[in-house]
Amino acid sequence: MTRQLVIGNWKMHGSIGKVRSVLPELARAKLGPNVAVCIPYPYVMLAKSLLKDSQVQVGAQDVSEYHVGAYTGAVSASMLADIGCELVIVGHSERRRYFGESSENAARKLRACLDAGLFPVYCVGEDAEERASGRHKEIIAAELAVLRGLPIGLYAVAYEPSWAVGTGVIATSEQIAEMHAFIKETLEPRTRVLYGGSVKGSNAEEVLAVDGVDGVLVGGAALSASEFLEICMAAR
Ligand SMILES: O=C[C@H](O)COP(=O)(O)O
Repeated sequence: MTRQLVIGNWKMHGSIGKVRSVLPELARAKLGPNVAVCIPYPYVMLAKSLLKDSQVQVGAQDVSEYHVGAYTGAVSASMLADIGCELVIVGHSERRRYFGESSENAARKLRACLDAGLFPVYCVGEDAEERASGRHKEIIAAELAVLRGLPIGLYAVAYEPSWAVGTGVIATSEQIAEMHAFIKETLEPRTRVLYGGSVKGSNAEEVLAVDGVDGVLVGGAALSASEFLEICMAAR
């Protein structure tokens, strides 16, 4: 049984046509429950129905930190659970960069997910300047600090250096191994840590073979059924 997680993050891409073309291919591939697709909110229910005979899980890319109330435009964790979502990405570097989200916001979102029975994937990662100045571990430690006291096993962490996100420049195996070990030492050795940043069909096997890699968070390559399937097949 495959243990490594493969999670696709469609970001703000797609359409009804795209969902209808990619997801049935995933359903036909008989993938296990270790595979998930996080697609834009409007397509979640369609995705659930297209994947109903498969074990592939459906997730969202963000959630409100509030439970209920007058928060125009926000979507609560219980709403996501209600429509069949199983997991949610929180604290993605794009949410931090473009929407000003802090680790504290992300931690509140993570708790809202746990309250609703959803599996949160909490993203951390340094930028190019932080890596160049040797501060990457300090940055990650600060991002992880907000997770203190949360029950291990109910969430995963994704290590996504932002200089590798959407750039085609993947972190080296040494960098990935070092940072995954650091995250597990900082939290708990049993924490599931995924790598994200320019994972493709052609490099998935190498990334998934790195020590301490419990799965991958895939952006661009998740939009192609054949490429995403290639990554799923590389999971151990
Ligand atoms: O959530 C996914 C990551 O941001 C990675 O994106 P990418 O695979 O397009 O580099």
